[in-house]
Parts: sequence; structure tokens; C-alpha cells
Amino acid sequence: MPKTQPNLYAFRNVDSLATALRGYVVQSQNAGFNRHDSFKVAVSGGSLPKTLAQALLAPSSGPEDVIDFTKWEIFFADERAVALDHADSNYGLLKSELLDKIPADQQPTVHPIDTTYLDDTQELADQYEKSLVGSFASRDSVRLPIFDLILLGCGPDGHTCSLFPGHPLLRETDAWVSPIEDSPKPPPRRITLTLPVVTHAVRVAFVATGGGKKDIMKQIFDSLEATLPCSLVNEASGERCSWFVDEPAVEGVGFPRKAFL
Ligand SMILES: O=C(O)[C@H](O)[C@@H](O)[C@H](O)[C@H](O)COP(=O)(O)O
Repeated sequence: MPKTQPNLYAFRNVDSLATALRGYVVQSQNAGFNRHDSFKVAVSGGSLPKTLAQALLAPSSGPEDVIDFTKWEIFFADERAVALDHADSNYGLLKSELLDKIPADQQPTVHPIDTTYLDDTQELADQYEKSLVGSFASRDSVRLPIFDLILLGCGPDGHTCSLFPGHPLLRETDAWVSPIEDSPKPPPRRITLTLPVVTHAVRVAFVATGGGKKDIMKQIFDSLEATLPCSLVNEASGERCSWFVDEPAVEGVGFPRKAFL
């Protein structure tokens, strides 16, 4: 069977991207509600939380466009081994951009790292894996957790989550969550969902904006060789993977764009 291709959606600006991203997240949420009455989503750091907040905090456009955060379970696709109130914390970033702006009686369930284990990234990863087991299923009964949606960014070197080009962690096949002590993007000590978990999600979405991304976007979409972490996600997830980008990020990219309907 031929492999399916990812969806590349390009927008004039971040405002129109955020509107489409909202529609996509609401669809993913509703599909999750239909499947198991909750929405299990993982988010990364970087610029994503800001764009996501813009999308999710916008007023509803009608009865088809309703977000029920109380049934959301939010996990972190990757997290830095720092305190939750540290400037480098992805939880802290999501909190200030999004969670603090959601009314108290509508708060989602959020799964931050257990900062008791900051000194030992293997233990930090193992404990985070346990929180996935608690929410999804025991490791004996499922090979991999199935997120309803994983929301990712794309680094200028083609990394995503804390999965970096050429890093041995890309070959991890057993763990759901792994430590990394030598992240080329600071800070070096982190934990990350592994590639099999990312590519096993019902849907995966990347958000990448700005002209600084165009060279790596050309490599990801126009090169036949899939070695970059973002390319590996594209290859394994195919049409379950969608990219929300602005025009400057895909300037010169030949890969066909789709209209977001
Ligand atoms: O914690 C992190 O460092 C991120 O999860 C990382 O994977 C990020 O998503 C990319 O580096 C893209 O970052 P930008 O969106 O800021 O370019």
C-alpha cells in the first residue's frame, strides 16, 4: 500500500493560522470525546504555547465550535528538567500563556513532571511514563499510549520535542518517555516522548512560523531522505500528520499545500 503524505496548510499570517488551528483542535477534541469522553493531548514548548493560546482563547464562533477544557488531559511532549516556576519550564510557559487565562471552574487536568526527581533525568522520565500509564493503560495491556493529538514545534535543525537529528534517542523503541542530558538546544537536561509514541498518536500537528524556518522546511518536505526527526514523524504518521505554517516558513518549498477546510 502506498504511504500517505502529511497535510501542509499554509496561511497568510499567524492570525489566520490560529483560526484554522482552533478548528483542527476542536475536531480532535470532539473525536476524543466520542472515543473515550476525554481529550488526551500533548504539547511542546517553544513558540507553540503562544499560538495555541491565541487559537484556544478566541471566542467561540458557534455551536459547532465549543471547547470543554474540563475534559482535557494535557501532557508535555517534552519538558526541561527545571522547577515548574523556572523561566525554562514548558509547564510554566503553558501556564502563563494559556492555563492562567482559563476560568477556575473550567480548568483542564494537567500532568506536569514530578520535580522531586529533577536531579535524575532517568527517574524523571520513568515517573512521567508512570503518569502516562495511569491515564492510558498499563504497559502490559498496550504497546504504546494513543494520544488524541500531539502538538509539536519544529526547530531550525529539524528537531521536534527533544528528539534531535542524529541523536541515539531516535532509535529508542521501548520507552514511552526518555531522558536526554545533552540537548543541543539549551537547557541540556530534559525528558521527551519517544518517536514511537509521537507517531502512534491519532493525530500529530506541527506549528511552524517565520522565515527562519524556510531552509529546514525545504529539507523536511522536498528532500527524499527522511533522517531529520520532523521527517521521521512525517514518514511514519503520513496523513495523520498536519503542518500549520505561515507563508514565510514555506517560501520556496515545492511540496503541495492543501486548503484547510
Ligand atoms: O521545549 C522545547 O524546546 C520544545 O518543545 C522544542 O521542541 C520546540 O518545540 C522547537 O524547538 C521549536 O521551537 P520554536 O517554536 O520556538 O521554533
